[in-house]
Amino acid sequence: MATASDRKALKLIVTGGAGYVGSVCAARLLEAGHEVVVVDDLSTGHADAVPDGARFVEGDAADATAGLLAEGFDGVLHFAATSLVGESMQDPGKYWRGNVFTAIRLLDAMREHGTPRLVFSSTAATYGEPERSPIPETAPTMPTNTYGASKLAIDHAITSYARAHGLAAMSLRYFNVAGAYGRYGERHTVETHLIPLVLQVATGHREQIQIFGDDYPTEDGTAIRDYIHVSDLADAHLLALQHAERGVHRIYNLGNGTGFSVRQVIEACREVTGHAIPAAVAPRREGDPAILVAASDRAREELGWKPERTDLYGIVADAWRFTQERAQA
Ligand SMILES: NC(=O)c1ccc[n+]([C@@H]2O[C@H](COP(=O)([O-])OP(=O)(O)OC[C@H]3O[C@@H](n4cnc5c(N)ncnc54)[C@H](O)[C@@H]3O)[C@@H](O)[C@H]2O)c1
Ligand SMILES: O=c1ccn([C@@H]2O[C@H](COP(=O)(O)OP(=O)(O)O[C@H]3O[C@H](CO)[C@H](O)[C@H](O)[C@H]3O)[C@@H](O)[C@H]2O)c(=O)[nH]1
Repeated sequence: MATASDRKALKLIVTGGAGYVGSVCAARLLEAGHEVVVVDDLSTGHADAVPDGARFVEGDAADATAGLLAEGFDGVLHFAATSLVGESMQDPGKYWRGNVFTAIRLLDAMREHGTPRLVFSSTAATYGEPERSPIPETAPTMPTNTYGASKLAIDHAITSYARAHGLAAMSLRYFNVAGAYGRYGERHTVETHLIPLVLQVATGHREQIQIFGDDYPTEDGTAIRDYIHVSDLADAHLLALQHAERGVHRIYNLGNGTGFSVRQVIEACREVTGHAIPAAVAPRREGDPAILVAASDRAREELGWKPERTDLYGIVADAWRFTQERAQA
């Protein structure tokens, strides 16, 4: 894990730092001694999730950041995005404008002000239905939804900006982010992710969890995903900042390399919460691949990254602690 002592403090902008992953990463950056300005329009984030010690600017990830960059920053970590797969198919313009156009305007502003580093939140959804598992970074990128396509387009744009303008860039392709870190965790108003939805059953906010398909070619028939602890993900961002090189864009998959089925996740939630968690089988969700597991060897070898909190029960236990604390807040 990167420590404050092995590198100099950087002055950084964190777009989307009032959201789930961005708030955890911003908190970890501050703990590591960096200076952090969070830029967030609060479209899905929460002002009280901005970590103590960060300066908060409410505004658009491109416009507000462009206004700040003249102050001189060492880098931008760009988490801000809309990321609902279903919505991206119904309203693609929101994703091409909101994700891609915003990112291009951000890249232009960084170029204009000579901001040297970028770390970008990419996604496993850039790969689409994988040909083999686990998925390496060299796998074909054939996204099956507009959300994934918008992130892939940004990855391509970053590659060309890095090459042409000397940007030191890293794209981190997250698999299924889960868990919580201190007072920072997942609280989307429109929640689609499995673990927080299952925990809503345990808190009594939802009657049952639907299992989207039990006829997949997996051992128990339910889909398999690679759940990565948000704190391990934050470690990778710290390392990515350290390893970014001028004129180079590197891409890393971030997952544990171990898959768990929907039924295994529900079982872990039962064990952790002590709640029976009724579950009902429902039709498959459109566009859901059977198995998505990351090959993260590149991040391990080149960044020296090693996920520490790989146990599913531990990941669920952290999410559950956060959920209970929020319920009392
Ligand atoms: N959570 C996951 O499992 C996962 C997986 C793969 C990739 N990602 C990516 O990671 C990033 C963070 O995801 P998250 O789960 O924390 O989402 P989130 O919705 O909790 O956080 C996104 C934040 O960005 C802000 N935002 C959105 N558009 C903005 C804009 N144009 N200007 C300023 N702020 C804006 C929102 O208000 C929110 O605070 C996203 O880019 C997402 O696509 C997440
Ligand atoms: O109520 C639910 C919710 C989800 N699931 C299933 O649980 C698994 C995980 O679903 P999530 O919605 O939690 O996560 P996804 O794998 O669909 O999506 C995640 O991984 C994607 C990569 O393909 C993108 O990165 C995306 O941003 C990220 O949220 C899937 O098989 C899904 O069908 C259910 O059975 N019931």
